[in-house]
Amino acid sequence: MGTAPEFEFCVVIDDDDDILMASRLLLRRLFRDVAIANTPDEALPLIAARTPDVVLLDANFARGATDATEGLAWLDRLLAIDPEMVVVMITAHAGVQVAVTAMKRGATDFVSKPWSNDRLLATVRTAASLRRSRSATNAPAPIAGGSPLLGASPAMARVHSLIARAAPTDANVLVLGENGTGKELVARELHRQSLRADKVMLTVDLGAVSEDLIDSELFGHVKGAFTDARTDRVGRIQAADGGTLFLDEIGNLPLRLQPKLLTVLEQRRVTPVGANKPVPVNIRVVAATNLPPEKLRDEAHFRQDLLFRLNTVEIDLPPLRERPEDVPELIDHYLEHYARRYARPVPALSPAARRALLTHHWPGNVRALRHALERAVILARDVPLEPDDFALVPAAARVVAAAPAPPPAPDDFNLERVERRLVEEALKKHGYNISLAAAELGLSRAALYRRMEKHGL
Ligand SMILES: Nc1ncnc2c1ncn2[C@@H]1O[C@H](COP(=O)(O)OP(=O)(O)OP(=O)(O)O)[C@@H](O)[C@H]1O
Repeated sequence: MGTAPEFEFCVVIDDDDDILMASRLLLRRLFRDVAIANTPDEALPLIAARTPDVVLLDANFARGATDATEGLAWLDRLLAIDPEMVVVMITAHAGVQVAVTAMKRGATDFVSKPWSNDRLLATVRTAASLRRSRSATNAPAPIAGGSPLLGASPAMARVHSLIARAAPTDANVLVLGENGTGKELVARELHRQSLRADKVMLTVDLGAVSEDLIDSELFGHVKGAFTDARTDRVGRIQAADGGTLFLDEIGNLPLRLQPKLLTVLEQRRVTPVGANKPVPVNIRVVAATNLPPEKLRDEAHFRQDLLFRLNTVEIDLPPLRERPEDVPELIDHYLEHYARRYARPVPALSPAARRALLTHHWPGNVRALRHALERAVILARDVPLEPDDFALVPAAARVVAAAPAPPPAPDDFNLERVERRLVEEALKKHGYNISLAAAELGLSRAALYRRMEKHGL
């Protein structure tokens, strides 16, 4: 809202010029550049010249076609060019089949025409954030199932063992941990090792979908259920049928919707908004939250009967500062990864730099370590890398800064520094809960991550 675009580049491919114009106008709120093309053929040179954060791809091009054959074939081609590409399929008919087939074949998500602007923005924003996290983590030749969950500390050994035992069962799993500890990776690993691995895994980031959209996003709606419901919409629960549904930031599920999710889990049936007949669904739910346990166990915040349904198995990811044994492996992995990505030699670290990384407090956990390593690979001129190459805020400074915030220095109007301080204070105030800090700052989670990255927080 009025802020600079969060992402760089998006390509929209649709044969309908009105759709292209309207989506370009809208998506400029999220992307610095939005390229449009009438056909995938036209789009290929754009995509080859510059990696898009997201490609929106229509399912049908030939006149009168509705079976999505062409769109799906193009989806395959785009993913063959770049397996990391984030493709959101545009489906004209809210047929669940096309959407589900597209996702099984590697599309990240789908939007149904006609769309509401808010919904399109929410879907595309989530997809673009995924691209960022994917491109930052996966090896260039991606291994099936995504990037590996590293760490052999006793805490992580326990996590690996829990995953191995829980994955092949259909038990619902709740993953707990601070932001950036790897909750999404655990969810992916659970799906990969499950009997549903060849089925779809769908994510709903409840921290990214605006509250009034969550209902139809999750449960779907029928035409006419409310003013904007111009067509039927298949909810994520139904679309994930047969596979895994990952509910990220479950702590953000509004209290009023919690009984509804509970009913789905208990009865294995979902009733779209405005429908009078429930539809049977077969899903395995993995949920994640960064809420501290005491808040999660507070009935005023989260229904305990729902919690008991979600946490048949609970996996607690400890913060990185509590498992420094994992840091060396993460350093080696991500240094090598980024060196390859940016075509640089793998930089050596001085003993002091290694020590600094090992003893750092890492409030942003593995995500922050990964960003620090990426920055160092890009910016460093001399090797070995020294502590200064990582722009770490020493723990001592953080403790001082954690004291009541000093009033803004009247002579410091430097926007960058002011921004950094505000971001840091908001994070501290909310115990590094990204959703709450982002809400306080008036930013999306993705925009907050970008600022944390920029300021080395
Ligand atoms: N154990 C790990 N091994 C390798 N990479 C990791 C590990 N844990 C986290 N990462 C990387 O750190 C980043 C953050 O991980 P992820 O998104 O899974 O965290 P999260 O806990 O879901 O974060 P948030 O709560 O902010 O959504 C990802 O890029 C992920 O690949």
